[in-house]
Amino acid sequence: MASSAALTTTHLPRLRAGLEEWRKKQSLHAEFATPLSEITNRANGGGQRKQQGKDVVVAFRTRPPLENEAETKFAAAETQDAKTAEGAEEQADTPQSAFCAGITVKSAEPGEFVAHVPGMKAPQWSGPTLAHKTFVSDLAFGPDVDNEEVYQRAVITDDLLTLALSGGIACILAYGQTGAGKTYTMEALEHRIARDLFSVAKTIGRQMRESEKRGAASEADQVASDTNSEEEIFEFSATFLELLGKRAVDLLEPADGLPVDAQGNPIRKEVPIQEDKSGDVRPRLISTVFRSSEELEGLITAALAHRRTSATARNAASSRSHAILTVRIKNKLLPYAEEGQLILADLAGSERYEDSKAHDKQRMDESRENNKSLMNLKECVRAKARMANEDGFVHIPWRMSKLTVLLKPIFDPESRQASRTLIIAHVSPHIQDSTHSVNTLSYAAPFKTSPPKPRGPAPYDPTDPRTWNTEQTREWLTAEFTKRARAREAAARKVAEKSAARRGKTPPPAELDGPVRLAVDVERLCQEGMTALHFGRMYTTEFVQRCMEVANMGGEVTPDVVRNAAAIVFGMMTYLTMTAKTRTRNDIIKSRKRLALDEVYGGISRARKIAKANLAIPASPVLQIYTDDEIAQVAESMGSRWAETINEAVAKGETRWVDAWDAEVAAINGMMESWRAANKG
Ligand SMILES: Nc1ncnc2c1ncn2[C@@H]1O[C@H](COP(=O)(O)OP(=O)(O)OP(=O)(O)O)[C@@H](O)[C@H]1O
Repeated sequence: MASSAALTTTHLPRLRAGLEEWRKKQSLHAEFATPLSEITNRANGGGQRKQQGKDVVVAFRTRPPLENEAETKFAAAETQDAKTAEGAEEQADTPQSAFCAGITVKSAEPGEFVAHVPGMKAPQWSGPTLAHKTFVSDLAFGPDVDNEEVYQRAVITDDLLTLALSGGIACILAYGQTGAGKTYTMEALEHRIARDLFSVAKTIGRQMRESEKRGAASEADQVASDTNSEEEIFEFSATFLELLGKRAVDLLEPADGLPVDAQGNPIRKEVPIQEDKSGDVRPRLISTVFRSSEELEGLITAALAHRRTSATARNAASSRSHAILTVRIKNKLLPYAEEGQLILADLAGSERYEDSKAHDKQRMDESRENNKSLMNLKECVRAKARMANEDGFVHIPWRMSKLTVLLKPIFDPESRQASRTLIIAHVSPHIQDSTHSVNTLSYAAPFKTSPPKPRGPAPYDPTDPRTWNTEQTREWLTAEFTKRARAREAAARKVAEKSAARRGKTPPPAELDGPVRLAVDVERLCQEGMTALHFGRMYTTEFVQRCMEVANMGGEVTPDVVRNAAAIVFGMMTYLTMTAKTRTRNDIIKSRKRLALDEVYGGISRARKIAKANLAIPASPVLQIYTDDEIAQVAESMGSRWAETINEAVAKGETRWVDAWDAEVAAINGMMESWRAANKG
């Protein structure tokens, strides 16, 4: 079968006719059922997919054809004769004359794109054929859908701003072939989010204040809760990073004073990407505080201008780099809660290794690096999407590339923060790009998962909140709020003792087991039928708001006391859930490690078999960049060192609690790379 690159305009009439025939037999639902006006400006979003418990939402998008673009996509060798002979009718209606759709939106929500893939069967040539491949997503945006609609239907409906402003992590990833429209979407979303962020923040701030008022028992308390109401609750800062191959730079670094290259473009410093001692990934980037939408828009414009300048210098390198804007959001009312984050990543264009071969070494290396990171990202997102639906532990190999290390907050299975990822897969509208489109759609389609299945009750475990019923949840909440109240009492007693000592008096005797005033009414907080699982699905601010509404205000219980106690209790519950999950995870890792090692290494002597067995391990994305034969060849040439190197790396990994698979893939990757380097030399 010849590739679609050999298509000429002479084939268009047949392809269009084939497409028309296919379309007639389909029932197409390219329109969204919910009118946009029902979603627009719902400041707090619909949160539909939050209700479904989905961590990953996948959207497809295709753009309209650009002027004269279709013509330039046809092979230059095409002759004028051929054009006039068969394509005469189509030549008349320019500029669309050479256009033939490669994509049909079959359904908008749930999304369904059909890619039309042309083929040419030789040697009995009887004209081009068309195959129709269907891919399913949560949402599908056709060429007529503008950026505003994408924003409303994806970002707002998914509650992404609310999530980030409530202490969670919201992430948007734009993926697709070069020129498919990633930057067009992401720039628009970044600016749109910048414009909405402060108004959504105001709404959430107002809700927090209102719940404080509802919870305030007396007028005096209301006054107390009203103070500071004009003060901004949130503190925002932004960083903007570009990752080109393995090199990360800061797009907010001012160009003045930087050394310049031969073309006069500033050379930015490389920023190291690694975890710190506490496991956080915080590259040393310039973090700029902003106080208004305009300030954030200014930062975005400046960073994107830097990206474009260097892109021109490096010959359209924008398609070869990942650009990541991170907005961090601190809630000043909840000093103990984790910062919310919005991560917006315009990913490098997915390029086939074949296509990059025409370029210089640096470009090929970058392309390889990008493909590695995109493949690794795929494994991570797919694992993340499956996680909500599986009882057991799902391995997320996020340590395998700089890109996924940067995205650690959404992939770390031990993270205590709620997170949701929207991935928008972009495809070109042209039939000539169908092979690429199929690649892009098959990359993203597996991220779509069904909502998690409801599970039956697990046996009660006092250290695992996921197993508690209403009564057990209330007991735990009462004990925790009592601990907070006793701690407040102890602090107050210390103050009283100090002041009595200063005045030479004896402090009043401590009433250690006396009644305490809890910050909240636990029965109202955890109503009949509610369990820790319900609280586990809340964002920090939602829990705090709920506590404010059922607060026992008065005496020393002030709004500040309730907020802080609520944030600490919520953190405690999340911590318990997380450690319970980690316990299960570690048990499963241990048994899987044993299984994997036994299966892969036990009793297998021949290197080729080992190589094959390694290829069968699903979490080995890096291996996919080497062919089966290459691996077998290297494994065989290394003899017993091949298996020993892997086993040593796995053993080291085990003692340092690095996942065995990561260690294993890294070891194989290392051997393959040294072999490639040695062979090149
Ligand atoms: N939905 C759309 N409507 C109209 N024009 C669009 C749309 N999407 C993209 N375009 C146009 O298509 C061209 C390519 O888009 P864009 O630069 O965003 O692609 P890209 O995927 O980011 O490419 P690269 O990987 O090379 O950076 C641009 O001229 C852009 O203005």
